[in-house]
Amino acid sequence: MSHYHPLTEQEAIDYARRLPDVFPSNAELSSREIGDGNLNLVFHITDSVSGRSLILKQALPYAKVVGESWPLSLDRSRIESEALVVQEALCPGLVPHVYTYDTELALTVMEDLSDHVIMRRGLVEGNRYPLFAEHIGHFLAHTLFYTSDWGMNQQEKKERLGRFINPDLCKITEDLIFDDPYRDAETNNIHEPIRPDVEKLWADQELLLEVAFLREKFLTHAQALLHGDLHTGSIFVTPESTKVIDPEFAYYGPMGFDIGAVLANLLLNYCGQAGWKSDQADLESFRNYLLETVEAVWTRFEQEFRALWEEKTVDRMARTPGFLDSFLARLLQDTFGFTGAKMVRRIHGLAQVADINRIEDAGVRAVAERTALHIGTALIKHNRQAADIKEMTDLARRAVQLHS
Ligand SMILES: Nc1ncnc2c1ncn2[C@@H]1O[C@H](COP(=O)(O)OP(=O)(O)O)[C@@H](O)[C@H]1O
Ligand SMILES: CSC[C@H]1O[C@H](OP(=O)(O)O)[C@H](O)[C@@H]1O
Repeated sequence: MSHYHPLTEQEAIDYARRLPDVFPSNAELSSREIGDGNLNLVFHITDSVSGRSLILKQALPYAKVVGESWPLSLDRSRIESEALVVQEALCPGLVPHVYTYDTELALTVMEDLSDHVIMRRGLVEGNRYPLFAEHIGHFLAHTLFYTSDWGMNQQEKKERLGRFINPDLCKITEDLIFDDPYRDAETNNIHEPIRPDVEKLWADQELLLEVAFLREKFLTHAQALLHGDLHTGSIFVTPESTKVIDPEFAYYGPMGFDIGAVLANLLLNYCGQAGWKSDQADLESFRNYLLETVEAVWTRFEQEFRALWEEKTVDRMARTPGFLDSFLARLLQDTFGFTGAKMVRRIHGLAQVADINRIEDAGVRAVAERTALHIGTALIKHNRQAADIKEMTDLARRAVQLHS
């Protein structure tokens, strides 16, 4: 019989106290549930005597943001903990360390990263993270290369793919990113001033066709083990450090989906900055910083991925001259498309982003939303022609000028 039940704060303390070799016997533990995401409980456990702390993250059997009417498999919690272990092996220091995983309670015990801030919040506050592009480019290159058919034993890859079959969470993405925003779905949450813009998008056949192609890639291209939800709310930062959390959407999918998630969330913040910065020069400078970061993430990723491929690929035929260049050219195109799709879903779909929807002035918010829809839809339509990351940043710059 399963012992699963959602823990109370007191039960979280009792659980933490029983963990071997973590807290001293005289520990004075306190617990606070700090989960601000859409799906899970997160308990922050601290000991006032030793100063030690840790995180207990527990899955709920339903989507917290909606309620019990949206059941979700607890197995996603195992997938998250196993993905963190794979990612830590490939990118030491870039993810929280997992101490242990409890299958019965769907609970991961992990390193406390409270000395970092969630990147979305840091960017909304106007902070800069000079090492972020280098760190996340490295994370993307290493996790995507070494879990793919080019970077690992191809039979083991098939076995590993089986460990990361994640139907419930893939379905969330398939619906919330690649379907609902393109029709009058119940899950949508439309800010009334932009309703005409959204309705125009529903009727745009050229756009719908490209979204259908992107959806096909998400459904069928098992290229690498993705994080699966790599937005700026899943990244902890300081100026010196980057830590990727929350890979519960991990599955084998198209590489461009993870890269696009990072770029989309930088661009969403870019669209929202007029709502956060009042000084024009400061606004300009921060926007430039964000676009430079977009370019730097791709450039760093490409450099490292290329080097890994040239030195380490396990696939003899993939060393054929021209193959890597063609692969990266197609990957950049996928990245454009997924960046666009990840932007559009955050404007009028379920689960929006604070960078934009917390802007108090409805007019300023609507401008930010229109700008994001403009960039997102243009990236989707352009994806199969894209040839240079600068096309993405040029397009973003022009959209802001047009809507200001
Ligand atoms: N390892 C950690 N250290 C410190 N805080 C964490 C850690 N993991 C999660 N949190 C906090 O809990 C919040 C929700 O965590 P997250 O993994 O994003 O949950 P969800 O899967 O529900 O989105 C984060 O925004 C962060 O504030
Ligand atoms: C019904 S889940 C909606 C949304 O929430 C997830 O984000 P997070 O767990 O980081 O809060 C994911 O982006 C899903 O698309």
